[in-house]
Amino acid sequence: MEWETVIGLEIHAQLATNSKIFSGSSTAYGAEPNTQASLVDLGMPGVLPVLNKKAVEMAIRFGLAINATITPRSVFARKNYFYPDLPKGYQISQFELPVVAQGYLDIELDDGSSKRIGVTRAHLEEDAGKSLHEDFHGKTGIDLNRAGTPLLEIVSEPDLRSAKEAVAYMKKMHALVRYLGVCDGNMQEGSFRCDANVSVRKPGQPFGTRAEIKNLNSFRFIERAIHYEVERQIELLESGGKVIQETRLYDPDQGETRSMRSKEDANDYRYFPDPDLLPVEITATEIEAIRATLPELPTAKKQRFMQTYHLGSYEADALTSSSELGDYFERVAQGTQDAKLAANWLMGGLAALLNKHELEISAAPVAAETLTQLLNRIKDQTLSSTAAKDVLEALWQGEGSVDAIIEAKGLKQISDTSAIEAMLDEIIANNPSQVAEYRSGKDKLFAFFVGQAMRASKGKANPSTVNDILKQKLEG
Ligand SMILES: Nc1ncnc2c1ncn2[C@@H]1O[C@H](COP(=O)(O)OP(=O)(O)OP(=O)(O)O)[C@@H](O)[C@H]1O
Ligand SMILES: [Mg+2]
Ligand SMILES: [Mg+2]
Repeated sequence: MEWETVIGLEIHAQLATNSKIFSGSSTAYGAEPNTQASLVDLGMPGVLPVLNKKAVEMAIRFGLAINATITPRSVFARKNYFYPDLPKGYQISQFELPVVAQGYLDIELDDGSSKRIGVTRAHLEEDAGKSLHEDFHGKTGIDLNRAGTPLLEIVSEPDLRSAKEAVAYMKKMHALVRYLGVCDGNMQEGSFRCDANVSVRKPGQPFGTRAEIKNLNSFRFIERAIHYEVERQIELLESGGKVIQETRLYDPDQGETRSMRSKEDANDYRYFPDPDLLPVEITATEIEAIRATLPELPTAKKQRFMQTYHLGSYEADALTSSSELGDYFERVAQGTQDAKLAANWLMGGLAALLNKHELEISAAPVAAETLTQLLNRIKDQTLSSTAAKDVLEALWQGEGSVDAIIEAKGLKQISDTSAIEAMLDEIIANNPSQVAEYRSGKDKLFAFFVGQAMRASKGKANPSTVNDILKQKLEG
């Protein structure tokens, strides 16, 4: 019997607050080491944490978006462990009573069906500092700028059954937190990362022992790390070994996971309620006030796109992957009155340029209004699709307006029937044998004449006009 993969993800989303979760220090990324660490972040004795209300609101906002229960009275707990980047000797987190409890997220599978992934909990906690091993005078340094940065840890049920599903879930969460504005989603800077818990079992058997792969901060790494880990566990089990519960690190250069330390159980952390912080009381009125500010969420937007613009599920999914992309699409679809054309260009030519330059839609040098003008030049037959691609490239390079570029490059399509007619008469006169062959039944030669016309016009003849007139002339 085949092995089945079981995965649960713990996602750490850095909340987009300006200041830390228990102190007033800035959370801005990239400052000089230890310039953004207050006495509270340093864990000095005698100072007290003060909870950042914004962080709680963001957690609730997230909870509502995954249809979760918001805990009316949640509690901060101390999670005790020693590590050089954790000056207090404990991390303030939530344990028994997290602010967000039991929700779910639906993901799309390749076969077009959807699957519901349970979210066990999402709790607030503070991030630790960073150990700097490189470029530090041959020593290890500690940077506590990150200490106290607010995190939302989103813990999934072990409902994921493949690396692919794990990535689909991670991507959907990534889109969601950005829609909600609760996390900037910057994975390179570690604002959105996950620990993947992986085990294997024979179908029908109880869950196997999990290994936890720490701090995966790219979708590609998640997929590769899980693949590697699944293979490792299967090999181990098939050769009579046992998987041990441990924390592993993924090494992207070697493409493998390596044991870091054996994994503590919850009771090793000696969790207890933090006596310095009051329980967080959340009223129904507060919850409803936050609910009222929720934007249209990706799933609802996707449904609307499918209905309003008659898009397929795949297109609608791609175009709602960020709210900026969705807005851009809607502006072009409305400006051109042609959603299909807009979708094709956003997912085709424009997506290719964005990929090539590794840019998000919000940083695209071609605005929605400009792409609209370009597509309208296809619709009014000024441009062929091929010529329009050249214009898009030129727009991207900042070479001027749509019409200026068409003019400068001489890309204007010839739709004038008398000009096309004259050109076709000449082609027919110059190719008598092909004409005879065509008329005696060699239909394929039609393409030859179209080709001649396109060549003669340097690609500028309107293909559909050419087709129409050519048909009349050859057959009439
Ligand atoms: N047998 C299993 N195989 C795969 N995943 C599992 C298995 N059992 C539990 N999980 C997943 O492991 C994760 C456990 O996360 P949780 O935060 O509850 O505990 P933890 O990893 O022990 O704590 P910590 O936050 O200290 O890392 C969940 O996502 C859960 O779905
Ligand atoms: Mg864990
Ligand atoms: Mg956890």
